[in-house]
Amino acid sequence: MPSTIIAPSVLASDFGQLAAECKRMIKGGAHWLHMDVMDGHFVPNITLGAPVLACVSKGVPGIFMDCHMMVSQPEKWVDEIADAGGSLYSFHIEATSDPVSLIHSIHARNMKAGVAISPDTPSTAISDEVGELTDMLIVMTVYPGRGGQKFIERCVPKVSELRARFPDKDIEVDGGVGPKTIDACAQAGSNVIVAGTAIFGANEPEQVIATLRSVVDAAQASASAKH
Ligand SMILES: O=C(CO)[C@@H](O)[C@H](O)COP(=O)(O)O
Repeated sequence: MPSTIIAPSVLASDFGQLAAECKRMIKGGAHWLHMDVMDGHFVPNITLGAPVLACVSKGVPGIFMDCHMMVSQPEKWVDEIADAGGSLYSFHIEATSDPVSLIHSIHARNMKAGVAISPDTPSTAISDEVGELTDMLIVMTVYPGRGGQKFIERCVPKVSELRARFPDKDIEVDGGVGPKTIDACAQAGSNVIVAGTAIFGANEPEQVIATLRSVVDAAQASASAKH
């Protein structure tokens, strides 16, 4: 007879470690957590989904989860992510034919809405109407799909273009951002900084967070002094 095998379902566990990591980042000065949701279709990887987000939200009450939906059908997951405690739901402009309705449905679930563009998508793919309706614009500075890639410098002008069109919106940069690349992002006008490898791979994540924050604060102060 085959031997007994007990297989605890990790998906049903409380993901204590992940919640502990998130807590550490918040304690270390991070403002919110960027959760990369990948579906193995819009991008080649599969990462986490609503059940994991629900565990984080339960483990870190009050956490602001910035959910970056790298998925082919962003319309499909709005309710699940909202129920899991998502605070901001960002979709890719390349993945939807009706961004305006999608933004309304995200707002109807009391989440903020973000719209992302991949490296080969021009900033003009975000229309004035979409940009005004959303709460955040995301310029991907790597091809979506995995962490640890090299920052793509040629994406930076898109940050400046969007900042000129939408002076009051949050503009996030995502991919390959760290102490060596933050200056270009901050000067171009991004104020929301996603950093994976640079923070999680550091011996002292708190110091990296502080460095990124001070560079962006200084660029923001200098931009407001000019206006
Ligand atoms: O969404 C993505 C990549 O698809 C990013 O959020 C990266 O995962 C950020 O990681 P680093 O590039 O900072 O390592």
